[in-house]
Amino acid sequence: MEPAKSVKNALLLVNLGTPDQADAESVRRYLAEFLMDPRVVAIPRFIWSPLLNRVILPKRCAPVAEKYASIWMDGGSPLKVLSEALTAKIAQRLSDTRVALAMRYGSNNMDTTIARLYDEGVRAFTVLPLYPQYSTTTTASVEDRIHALAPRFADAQFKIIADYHDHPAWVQAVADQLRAHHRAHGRADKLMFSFHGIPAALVRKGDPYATHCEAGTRKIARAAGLQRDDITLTYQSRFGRAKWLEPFTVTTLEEWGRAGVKTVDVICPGFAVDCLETLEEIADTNAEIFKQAGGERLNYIPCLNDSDAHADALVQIAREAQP
Ligand SMILES: C=CC1=C(C)c2cc3[nH]c(cc4nc(cc5[nH]c(cc1n2)c(C)c5CCC(=O)O)C(CCC(=O)O)=C4C)c(C)c3C=C
Ligand SMILES: [Fe+2]
Ligand SMILES: [Fe+2]
Repeated sequence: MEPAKSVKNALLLVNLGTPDQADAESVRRYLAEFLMDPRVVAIPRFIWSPLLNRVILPKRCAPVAEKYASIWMDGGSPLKVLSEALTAKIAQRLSDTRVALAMRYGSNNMDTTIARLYDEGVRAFTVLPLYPQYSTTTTASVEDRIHALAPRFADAQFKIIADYHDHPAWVQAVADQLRAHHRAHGRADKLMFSFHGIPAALVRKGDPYATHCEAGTRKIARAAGLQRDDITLTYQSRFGRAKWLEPFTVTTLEEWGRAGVKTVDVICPGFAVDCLETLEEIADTNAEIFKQAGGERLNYIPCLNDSDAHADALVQIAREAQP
């Protein structure tokens, strides 16, 4: 897999980033960088910095580290292990392109990865943030970093793929994943599409994220042979006290459990690969909350991860965008 010196094109996959280890200090380092990004938390720095460093992080890091520990894989955090596996699958399919993975926050960051690729001779970068739906909180932060770095590599070109929430290849891959689950396990009483939430105020200011979640859900439903009404779209992983997009995943599950719903299928099409927010929050904590409320079983349908269908879809998306 060593690149030939002559390879000038790179496909750079970018994911969020994740702690290096499942301990409080590693989680603190990661969250301190992530949550200081003004795209993620827009509170003025002179208020947010002391609040984050003196109040939030000291309280949050140990319990969050325990959550990471409960899902940790042999090679590290699932987000890292699965993103790397996906990158390797894509690399196998693109022999004429240098394929690499970088993280927006934490280790293996965009700065070092882009500098390394540039030193290897790459002059045309296709940047694919692993966020199917565009958001100012995620995709725009990757764009910010590219715009900040680009002047350092003045003879290189950067092309950023803004989103792929309605790309037919990705839509079909998610629909097939859903149908395969239904074929193997039958259909539950309810089907939930759970997306990571964002503050509602951002959507009012024009963030297209909620529109992308809704439009993608419609397309996936159609491709899977379902009606849109067969699916309940919810938002998970609320952070902080501001109003976030609703309905909330966890509240909906509690209501369903209390109302006598016995089984639920949950899929999370906003996450390219499984991570803390799917494996711990949905498949573990929220499944338990659903049962406590009266439900019998929550079936978590995994992300596309390093499946052939996912790699094929992202290769097609990248090829169409390449200069
Ligand atoms: C998939 C898209 C994501 C959006 C949109 C998003 C917005 C967003 N997130 C936070 C705060 C946190 N997110 C955390 C974890 C996390 N978030 C995403 C993705 C999106 N976030 C992923 C893939 C992960 C998992 C990372 C992993 O290592 O597995 C966390 C960390 C965990 C915790 O402390 O609870 C925080 C914090 C905000 C504030 C936000 C939008 C404003
Ligand atoms: Fe998040
Ligand atoms: Fe969370």
